[in-house]
Amino acid sequence: MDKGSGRVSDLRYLQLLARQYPNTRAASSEIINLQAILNLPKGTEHFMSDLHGEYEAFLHILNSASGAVREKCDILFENTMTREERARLATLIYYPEEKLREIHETVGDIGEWYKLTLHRLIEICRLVTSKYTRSKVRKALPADYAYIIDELLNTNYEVHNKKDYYENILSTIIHLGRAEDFIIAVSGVIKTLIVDHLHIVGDIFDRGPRADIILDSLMAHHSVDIQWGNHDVLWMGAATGSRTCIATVLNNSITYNNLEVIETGYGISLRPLALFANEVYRDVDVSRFLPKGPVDAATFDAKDAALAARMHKAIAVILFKLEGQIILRNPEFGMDDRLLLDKIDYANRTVRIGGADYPLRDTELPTVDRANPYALSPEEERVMAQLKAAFLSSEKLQRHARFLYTKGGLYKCYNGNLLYHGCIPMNDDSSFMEFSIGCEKLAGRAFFDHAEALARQGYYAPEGSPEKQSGKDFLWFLWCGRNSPLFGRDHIATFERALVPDETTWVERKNPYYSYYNDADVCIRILREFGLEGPHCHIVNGHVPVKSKDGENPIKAGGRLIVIDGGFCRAYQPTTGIAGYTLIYNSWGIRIASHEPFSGRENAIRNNKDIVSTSVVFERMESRIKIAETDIGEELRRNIEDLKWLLIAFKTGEIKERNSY
Ligand SMILES: O=P(O)(O)OC[C@H]1O[C@](O)(COP(=O)(O)O)[C@@H](O)[C@@H]1O
Ligand SMILES: [Mn+2]
Repeated sequence: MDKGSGRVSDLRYLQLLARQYPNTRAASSEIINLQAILNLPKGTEHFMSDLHGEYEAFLHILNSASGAVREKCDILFENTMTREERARLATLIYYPEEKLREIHETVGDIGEWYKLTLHRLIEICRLVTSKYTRSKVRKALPADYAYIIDELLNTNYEVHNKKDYYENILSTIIHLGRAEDFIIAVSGVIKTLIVDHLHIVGDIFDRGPRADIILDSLMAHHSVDIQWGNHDVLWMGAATGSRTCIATVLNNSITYNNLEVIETGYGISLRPLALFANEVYRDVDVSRFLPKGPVDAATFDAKDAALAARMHKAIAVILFKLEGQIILRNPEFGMDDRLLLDKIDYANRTVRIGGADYPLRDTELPTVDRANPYALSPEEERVMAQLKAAFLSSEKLQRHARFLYTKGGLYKCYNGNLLYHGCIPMNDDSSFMEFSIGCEKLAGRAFFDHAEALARQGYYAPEGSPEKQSGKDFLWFLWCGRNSPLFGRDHIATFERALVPDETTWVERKNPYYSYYNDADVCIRILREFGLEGPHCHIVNGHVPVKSKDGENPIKAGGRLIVIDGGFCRAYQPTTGIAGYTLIYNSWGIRIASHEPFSGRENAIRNNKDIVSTSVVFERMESRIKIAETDIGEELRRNIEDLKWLLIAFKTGEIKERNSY
């Protein structure tokens, strides 16, 4: 076995491999096993983005596998069950605990219902698992029922002797009073295996009610990766203790009158901010800072509104100051023109932006020291220190941040597709834009890799080190910095939208990328930059809601790029006209499902009201894609190669076989 210069280390590697496969028999049977896997159909991938805290819709889509569960019910039972019965069965799989509670009130002969339902669920489970190896299915089974489910899935019911055996297992389950438990377990297996892998292309946080619930469910997911969105890095920045990111998170949440995620979700008390705001902003004009989110008049009275507006103004002013400090600390961000607090003319009530003076609607900024406008007042310092301590000590937030770092990154290449949330920053002529932030000029993929390393530094560098500080500042840059790959705009107009009535100043110019992404040649160039070439490579992009209401197509550049921000975010649904997309890539091809708004979990459970989805196939494969053609297939082939070398080493005696007789 001469593998060139790395021979010694190769031998060491093979020795390690031999611990797992100690003899020819073990190594050969693994080769056969891997070879068989290569010939199975590729697993189904789902892609979603811009979830924005809409946990109810997200959980429903996750439970229903974006319509796939219902499809399987239809395939199997179209001719034997009514539409209504199939809807009820699908809902049972989505929400088994809740649905079972209801079943007792509506079903007469519960024994018969259990039997029928168990039969049907096993059939669905068999269909869903048919494209996996038995070993993979076994690993996904809940320990308590693994043996029984495995038996039922692999028993041929048609054979007479087996029929009795099969029926017997089911009636024993029922007689032992385990039917409901079993229904829950099998529903879980169906939901787990129906989608092999989930990609979340950014923006889990902000606007909607409970991003933390979405993250809890993603942490429980069997196979997921995340491409960070600008809103995600913002929260990751807050979890590092960056005061600017914390102030932005609070500013965003108060804007949407959504403090539940902070207080209930993450257990972070806003009392320090409320006390400060009530004291300093009690007699100040806060009319520009009323929350704009859905306000329930029954629970939100004038007093609440006043407090929210005071807190909002208090945190917004702190934010403007802290942003100024970051911009001053990091000249390489190239954002000096965004230093606006020192451009206010209090006498004339104007602010100078880009060489022009604009009237301000509010100049009552009691904490701003005109000689030193970016300094926090001592009280503001104290509030921010308390908030920072709370963000740092929120166990759940820290757990979620670590999860985002572990499963996430700025981009991902997966089975020929390139996934990222925002954009590849470009110049007007479509060349990749260069950045010199903590580096010599870098563009394209090299800048992405550098940027990801900086983002990791913000969380993991030792407290108090310069690396920590620049990493934290960079997380803020990723959130809203000029042409950042996650933000993709010239600047964020939070200041203008709050204080300048002239709406022309509210416009945030998009990076030229957003015109070029309609151009197939540009997309091919981007894909090549990330090492992807071939007719079936695509870019999957989030971030900018697709206005399908106005006829905009999520599929761009002749199918090279797909934007999957369909508007899970309720605030954006009037613009998008739908309520989110799922991109579905299975062994037959790629299609995009658009979801109608979700009418709520209660309605889904009680009335079997599913999310209505319509899907459009936009790429059909010439033949069914096998695992051999995927990234995992490539890895398996490498494993097979290694095992073949191991067989040779056994044969030549370079490695001694163990337990081989
Ligand atoms: O629509 P809202 O919630 O007021 O937020 C507007 C802000 O959100 C942003 O669009 C960023 O959020 P997205 O990543 O969802 O686009 C900013 O560019 C803009 O200033
Ligand atoms: Mn975004």
